Amino acid sequence: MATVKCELMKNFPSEEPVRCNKISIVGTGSVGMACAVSILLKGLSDELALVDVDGGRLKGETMDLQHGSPFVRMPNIISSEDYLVTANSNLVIITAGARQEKGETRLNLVQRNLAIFKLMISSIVQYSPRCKLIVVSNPVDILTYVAWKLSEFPPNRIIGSGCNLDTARFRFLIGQRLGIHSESCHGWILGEHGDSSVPVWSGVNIAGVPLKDLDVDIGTDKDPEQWKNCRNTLGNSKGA
Ligand SMILES: NC(=O)C1=CN([C@@H]2O[C@H](COP(=O)(O)OP(=O)(O)OC[C@H]3O[C@@H](n4cnc5c(N)ncnc54)[C@H](O)[C@@H]3O)[C@@H](O)[C@H]2O)C=CC1
Ligand SMILES: CC(=O)C(=O)O
Repeated sequence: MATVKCELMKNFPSEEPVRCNKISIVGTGSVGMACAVSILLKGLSDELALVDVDGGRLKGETMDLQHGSPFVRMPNIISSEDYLVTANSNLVIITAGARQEKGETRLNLVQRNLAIFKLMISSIVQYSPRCKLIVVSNPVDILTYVAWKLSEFPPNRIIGSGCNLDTARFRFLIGQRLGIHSESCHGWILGEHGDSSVPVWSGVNIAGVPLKDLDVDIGTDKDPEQWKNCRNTLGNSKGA
């Protein structure tokens, strides 16, 4: 007897779906899942693969995403502790590894996360030799360099998240002070992500109006409004 599926599909040609933009995320902790949800909501890929060493967490997070599928445009969400699941990715986002304990610096994570990277990068490269890598794990700038060296990829295929988060926090804090949406507040934090990064006050502008023209001392100790406090290197209170 024909199955319900056969009956439903009998007028359609059977063909394997062609996946053309697969994204994988290694590490399904707080950052990995934030990336996954953003990718799903923006419809950036047609297959999302997740990897983590913690099988219980991986299963739970995968099911949460799959059960949300009626609300997103992307059909295929798969996961495994085995890197085979990432095969033929166009992009692999690395958020796996230790994160800071309270009061710990990002640089303190380097030995623990270096050990993880040595195993992880070779598996990613084995299954997706043509992918691009985005590195988020800390210390992100050092680990981006490590990923580049271990993968032997050309440098334009290794992207570190760098000071993107520092810059986003900076723009938010400026916008909060002015009561203006951060989208209209422009400025950059440069250098290494974290404590030694540098705000570029000369470039800060609101919809094209440089704040330096309104307050020549902005960002310095002489500034009576102490705008330099918009530079926040401490992250948030979620354990970091
Ligand atoms: N560059 C940036 O702007 C930011 C970087 N980070 C960094 O991102 C990393 C992740 O942060 P969270 O998601 O908050 O941590 P988390 O502890 O919530 O998640 C880390 C995940 O990595 C997994 N993991 C550990 N070893 C693994 C391995 N060998 N293979 C696969 N998965 C493994 C863990 O099981 C866990 O699920 C940390 O290093 C953190 O410092 C976090 C926030 C911002
Ligand atoms: C954890 C980290 O790097 C941050 O929140 O800035």
